[in-house]
Amino acid sequence: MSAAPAIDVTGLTKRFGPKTVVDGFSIQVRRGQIYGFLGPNGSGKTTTIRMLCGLLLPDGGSGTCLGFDIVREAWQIKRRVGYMTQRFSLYEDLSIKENLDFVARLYGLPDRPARVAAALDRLGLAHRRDQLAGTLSGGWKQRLALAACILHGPELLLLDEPTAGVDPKARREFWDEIHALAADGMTVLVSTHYMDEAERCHRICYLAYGRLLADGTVEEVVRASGLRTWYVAGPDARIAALARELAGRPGVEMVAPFGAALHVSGSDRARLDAAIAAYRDEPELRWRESGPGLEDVFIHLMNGVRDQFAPAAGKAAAAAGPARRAAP
Ligand SMILES: Nc1ncnc2c1ncn2[C@@H]1O[C@H](COP(=O)(O)OP(=O)(O)OP(=O)(O)O)[C@@H](O)[C@H]1O
Repeated sequence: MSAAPAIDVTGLTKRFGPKTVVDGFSIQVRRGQIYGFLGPNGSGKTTTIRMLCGLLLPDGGSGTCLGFDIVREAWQIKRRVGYMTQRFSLYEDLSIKENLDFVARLYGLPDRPARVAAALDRLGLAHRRDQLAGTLSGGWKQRLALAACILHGPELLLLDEPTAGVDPKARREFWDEIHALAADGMTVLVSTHYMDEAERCHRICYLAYGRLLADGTVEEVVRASGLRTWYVAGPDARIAALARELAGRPGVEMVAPFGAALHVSGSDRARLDAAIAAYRDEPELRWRESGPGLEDVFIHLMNGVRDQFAPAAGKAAAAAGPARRAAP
């Protein structure tokens, strides 16, 4: 495996009309790494991923993907990339095997039957090979789409929200497969709105309004946020009232209900502690301090930036309200 990074880009910028949808994006991705792209809808994840691999020309910035220049050698990159788009794009009235055979023909692959058989085996699709794609459940469709992506032996996989709407067991199996591919040296860029999937990435980045707000391992991103979180549990009615009482108090930046518990977060520890002090001895409440969850961190990051895409100033404030859950 080469020691050179799979992706090394600086200052990538993309404008659509007057809108700068990706603004000075820089990143390095090692080979064999699973890199998660997170951020609210429309934050520029897909646009960034497409520029990284030569599918879209940047308006500014430079860099390499798989050792090729993303502007001048985009065609070299495209041949080495497998791209799984958000929508299932295979033929529903063809069987699994026919779909894969069709894709193998599109790529002009020489040893088609062997390649199709290998992909069927690898993704556990062999026993369903004759089933029409249109009759597959969401999880199996995603498996088929993944099989189609790896048929030509790409070095880099781009997965754009690959498991949206797929049940947890199928998602877990899909991710096991992604890890197996990465262990074989495949580099994977994956966009997702699921926190559990973010935690399965080697590294993640968080984009909002086209800007990179955080980048690192999950642990690094959580630590860098500087956020403190108290978890408080108690009777439902008391917790609901407490959420209202705490929201907006000085030092409390976010209050988020999770079942019969609240996450109460702030970045100034002393002010946060002062805000909750009066409630700490309430007998029916159980308090515990811990690191924030990734979702808390992402909402915190969002609250700190201005929505430059909003038509009027009001939208930024709307993104910053307390007691908000993450964006998926
Ligand atoms: N071809 C295009 N022409 C004009 N605007 C575009 C084009 N492609 C994307 N955009 C705009 O760029 C912004 C970023 O879109 P992008 O799809 O990259 O975001 P995203 O983070 O992937 O969103 P989602 O999570 O909803 O998939 C959006 O405002 C989108 O409307």
